[in-house]
Amino acid sequence: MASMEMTALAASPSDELEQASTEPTVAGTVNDALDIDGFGGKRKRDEEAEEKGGEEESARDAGDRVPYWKTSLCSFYRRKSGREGCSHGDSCRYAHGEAELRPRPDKTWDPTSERAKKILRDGNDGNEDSLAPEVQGMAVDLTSLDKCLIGLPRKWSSDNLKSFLDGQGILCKTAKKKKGMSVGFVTFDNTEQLKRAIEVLNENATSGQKQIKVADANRRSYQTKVEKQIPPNQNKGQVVNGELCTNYAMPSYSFEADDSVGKDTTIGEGFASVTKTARDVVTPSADIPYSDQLEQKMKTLTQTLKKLVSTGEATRNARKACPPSVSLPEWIMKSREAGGLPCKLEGILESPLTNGYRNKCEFSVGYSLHGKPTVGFMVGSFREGITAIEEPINCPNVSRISYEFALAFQEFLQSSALPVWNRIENKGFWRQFTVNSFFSSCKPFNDSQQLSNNSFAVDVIGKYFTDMKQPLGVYMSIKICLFKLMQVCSTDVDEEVMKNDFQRMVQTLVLGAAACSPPLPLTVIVVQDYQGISNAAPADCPLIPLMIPKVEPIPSDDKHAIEARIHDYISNLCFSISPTAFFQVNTLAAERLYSLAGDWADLNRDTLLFDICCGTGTIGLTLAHRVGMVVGIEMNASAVSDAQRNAMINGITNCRFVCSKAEDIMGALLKEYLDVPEHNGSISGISCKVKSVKDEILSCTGNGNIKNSEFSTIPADVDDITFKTGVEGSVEEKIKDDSVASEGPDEDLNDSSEGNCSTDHSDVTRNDQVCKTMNLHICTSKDKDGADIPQFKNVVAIVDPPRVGLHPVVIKSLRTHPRIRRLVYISCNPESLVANAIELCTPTAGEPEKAKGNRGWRKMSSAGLARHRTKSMPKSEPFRPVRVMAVDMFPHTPHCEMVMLLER
Ligand SMILES: C[S@@+](CC[C@H](N)C(=O)[O-])C[C@H]1O[C@@H](n2cnc3c(N)ncnc32)[C@H](O)[C@@H]1O
Repeated sequence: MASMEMTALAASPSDELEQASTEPTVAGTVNDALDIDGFGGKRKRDEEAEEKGGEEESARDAGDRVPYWKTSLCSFYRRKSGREGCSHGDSCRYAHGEAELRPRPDKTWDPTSERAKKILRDGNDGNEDSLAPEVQGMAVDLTSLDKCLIGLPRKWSSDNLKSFLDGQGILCKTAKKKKGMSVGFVTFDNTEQLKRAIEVLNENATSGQKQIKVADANRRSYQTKVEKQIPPNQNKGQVVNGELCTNYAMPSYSFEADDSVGKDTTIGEGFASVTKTARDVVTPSADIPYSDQLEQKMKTLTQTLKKLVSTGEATRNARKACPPSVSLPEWIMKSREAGGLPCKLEGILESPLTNGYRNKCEFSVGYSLHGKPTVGFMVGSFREGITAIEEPINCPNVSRISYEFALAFQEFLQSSALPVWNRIENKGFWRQFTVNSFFSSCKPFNDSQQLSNNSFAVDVIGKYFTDMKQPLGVYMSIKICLFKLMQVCSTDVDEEVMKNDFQRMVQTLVLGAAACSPPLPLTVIVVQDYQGISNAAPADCPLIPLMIPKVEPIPSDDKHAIEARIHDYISNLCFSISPTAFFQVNTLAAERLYSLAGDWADLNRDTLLFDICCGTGTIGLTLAHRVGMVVGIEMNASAVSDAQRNAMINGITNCRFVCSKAEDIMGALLKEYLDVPEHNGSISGISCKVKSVKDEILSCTGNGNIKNSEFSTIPADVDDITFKTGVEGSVEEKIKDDSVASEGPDEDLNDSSEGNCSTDHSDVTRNDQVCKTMNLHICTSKDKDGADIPQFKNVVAIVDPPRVGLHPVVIKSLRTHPRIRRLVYISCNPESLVANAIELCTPTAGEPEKAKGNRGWRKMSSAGLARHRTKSMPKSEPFRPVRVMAVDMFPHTPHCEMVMLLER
């Protein structure tokens, strides 16, 4: 079969400086030959710069030049004659030390080169990385075709490449281009055809100087290797020893944790040595003691933070961004004393649970190294040509519950009539299996809910969460909710077959759950039908809940089963989450994270808190009792509905959640709440009155609809309310004490349709219970239509953006609004935090520079881009980094969350 590799070729926006200093990719890979590993653009720019540089060059000189990469900002070169230079000429500030120089790799594909000949002869270039035997696929840089081929369309696609080659008498099997990549992949029946294709392409180039870039595209997959190494199972399709035989002979496997588990014992030594286990890939730090892991994370974070200010040549981003006419801010000046850090790094908060901490385990479904349909993790990346899935054996981040269910599902797959997903062919049915398992971390509300009365919870926690660091009593778990999301691709699948398989699958899981000791509750099974190629399905991908038959004695919660929702508890609040909404995967560590953010935000009842990228409202809602009002902004509509619902469930009435991209709404919200004309130091046009939340809720209830998918309750100065905080009590506790008695908070949730206030009286009554104690002093001003706008003295933003960080428009809005004095930045990606901090904290000069065209921005690092954007930031008071702390949400992995406090 023809082979091809969809190597991820798009250059990542990694640091431009790092690109210059990064070693080239292993010789012989597609990237090398195509010059598409991120060096190409930089080299081109450097070459242009050199050409324009201070030194006059003769043609002979240019030919004489031996280019070198250098780990600095300039491109240094050395001529054969020994003359050296760089694009900066005499004014160059960078040291051109010998040690920093290394030859620039030769990236041009030359079919007559020794390497090319070897590839064409042997199928690979002897490089360990190119394992596949065939060379029947080629990768073509389509942009090079644009430039080179005569009399052919300007814009090349893989399709017209195919017709071009077909027209030349070369039969291509397939021609594909992956979205977002400028490389097309073509496969052929044999090497002869491939060789011919390369010749034809080169023959048709406009001149010898321009080269069409072509490379071998080998599929270095386990599947290829397996096909070679493991003999087909003679018994395929037959049942032997009670097991259905599939394509390959099955190795015996054990799910018990012992030393040999995860190491392949059925295959040859050499092969095993290149095999990673799921544990190696998913939890690479698992073999390191936890205290050392924390230390390692601190070291990495320190290095990243230093990039903000360090005097190191390649990393002093904020210094570089600072306009020459403005003196450096104190925090930069003092950074030298702080060891190059922008502010104090206060340490790292441990995860309360280090093993089995993930409340959500997303398992891939596919073929194992041995060709067995497997539920687990991919032990490499597509880029490396590895698509094998291995079982999550000994992965300490996976909870025992998720593990048991993954096994049960895997067992079902062995007899399923439908195939598992094949990542190379992009075909198959079963794709992904997600297990959500939650237990609450609430303190008992009252005696009737004491953990001791909840033997099921005690059993489950005792068995499945054995490394709990806190006493069991802290974890009241009335409900352990188990939720499964099955991702399938129903393309070309017979509906009857599919239905049958679903039925059998549900049965298997239910029985598996019941057979566990103690039996596990299976509350929801939902199928997501996703027909796209990429791994991540869009949030609006259809979901089909499956009926779960009752098998006694499974403690199951009917309401959850019908609702197809997940429930978890953070800081004594119940969160109801829809399957596609974001929820932190480590609930107990999230609690610490939110509490830290709240403490640093310095909240009081006169605070307006913007919860930016609020997801299901977790941060805003857990802090709502400490502020006057929360305004949450979130782009995922399901998450916003969840946030609204969560406010209702928990009787929280001072939150408003807006469904929008933050960049589209931030400016308008700041205007709405903060742009009140000031007069003699006091805010004019403001009146204070006492209003009861009940009035507001009743008016909302009467009205029925909430405008613009917002849950809007009145802002409040709640000074006169005595809330018990933290574990001692909450609004919910108040409700409990007053009315609901022993029921869990979500028991009271009525089927209020999303986007609407509930018209159910029990909700009103619940809220009423809170309202009785909440007579609110509201300071308001009037908007242009005469409507009341609440006013607060203290305005704080907590931002928790996705990995890419905040949108520049949001940064600009926050930075240029003088009333936002404090900003708590939560980040799961320290690199983007540093980039955003450059824009938020660098002083600006008088007139902002007009934004120039971002030529070459694709090649820029996030920090480089941030420096670039800072120049056009309107004049505004910069923030300063005050303190930073890490929170370990992901033990056994290199990742962690980071919280930075910015003030001005
Ligand atoms: C890291 S999560 C944090 C969610 C929440 N703060 C929590 O702790 O559960 C980031 C959230 O930002 C949302 N998001 C991503 N881009 C956004 C944008 N441009 N505007 C608003 N929300 C966005 C995502 O949907 C996601 O819910």
